[in-house]
Amino acid sequence: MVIMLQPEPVTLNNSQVYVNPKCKPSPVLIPVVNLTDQNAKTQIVKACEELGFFRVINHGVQPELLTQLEEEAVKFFALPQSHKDKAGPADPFGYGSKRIGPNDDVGWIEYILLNANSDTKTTAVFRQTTPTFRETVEVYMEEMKDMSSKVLEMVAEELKIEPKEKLSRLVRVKESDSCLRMNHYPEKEETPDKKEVGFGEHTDPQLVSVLRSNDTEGLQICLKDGTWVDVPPDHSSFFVFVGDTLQVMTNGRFKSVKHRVLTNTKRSRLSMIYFAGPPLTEKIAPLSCLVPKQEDWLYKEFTWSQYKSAAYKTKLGDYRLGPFEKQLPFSISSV
Ligand SMILES: C=C1C[C@]23C[C@@]1(O)CC[C@H]2[C@@]12CC[C@H](O)[C@@](C)(C(=O)O1)[C@H]2[C@@H]3C(=O)O
Ligand SMILES: O=C(O)CCC(=O)C(=O)O
Ligand SMILES: [Fe+2]
Repeated sequence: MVIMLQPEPVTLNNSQVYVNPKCKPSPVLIPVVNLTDQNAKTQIVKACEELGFFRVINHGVQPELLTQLEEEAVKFFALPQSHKDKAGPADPFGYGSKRIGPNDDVGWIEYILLNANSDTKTTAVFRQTTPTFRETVEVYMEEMKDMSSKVLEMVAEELKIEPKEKLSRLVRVKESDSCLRMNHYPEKEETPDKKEVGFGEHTDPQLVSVLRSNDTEGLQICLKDGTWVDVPPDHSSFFVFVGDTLQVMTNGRFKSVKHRVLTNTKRSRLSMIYFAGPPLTEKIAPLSCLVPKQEDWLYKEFTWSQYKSAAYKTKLGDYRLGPFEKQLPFSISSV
């Protein structure tokens, strides 16, 4: 099953511009994976290779949980600014507004970033919210852990990676460095027909990210040829992004997908995105079962902790894998 995406021109920073002159006139097909389908593994791998992105249906997450989390998020973001600010600043965890990350990236956004590890449950956000907020977030994070590990297990089975838990274990163990982000892109009365940059273009650093949004558009992904396409919102589906770490482990066979959010300022957008990351001490490198000869590795080995530290020194749109790429021998690169 596929859905059609129609690229469209957008308005940025109050002036009408074509963000990408290579906007394709032809429709683009986004893969849809039915998690209960017996071909799901094959479809996931194909989507990760071709786009680094796919939509998931029949995922088994109860709609009531999604509604409840959305309601809790709406309640939080509707609080007075002075109250929300007590849950911030995001460093990186906590409540943040307009600033994304530590390096002067900005967007038309406010958000909560939460570490999935239990030791940070005392975070300022939970001091400013109700016990129901916290309980709902915890249940949701468990569901997201299950979904990301299921996707990774399917990838491992299809690529014949042994043992089949090799990837999924990374996001299941208690040391996994995963996080949940709740993004709110508010409506903007003074520019009702314009689009703003909500979240600038970037790739996600982790293994995979699992996103769910309300029914407001705004998310775009970048195709391999540089064309940006809209992802039609669907509040009952999840969307999975390949992250930089999975790109490295598959030696570039899967590509982390560049994406961004251009907000429709008439209607607010709300998204929840779970970033499934490995333990900080985990060594990341191309998997030897996929690429046995080290001379064929496109990336050097590094720990997730090293990658994260380097990532936090970059701006959102930077290519973060550059310093971790291996230099090809002169004889090969000059061919
Ligand atoms: C500008 C930045 C924000 C970010 C850390 C970084 O320095 C570069 C990567 C950014 C990103 C993108 C995906 C996720 O939203 C995020 C939480 C992550 O892991 O990497 C953000 C970081 C952030 O907002 O703290
Ligand atoms: O809000 C969205 O739809 C995407 C957000 C995103 O890419 C992120 O939080 O890393
Ligand atoms: Fe992202």
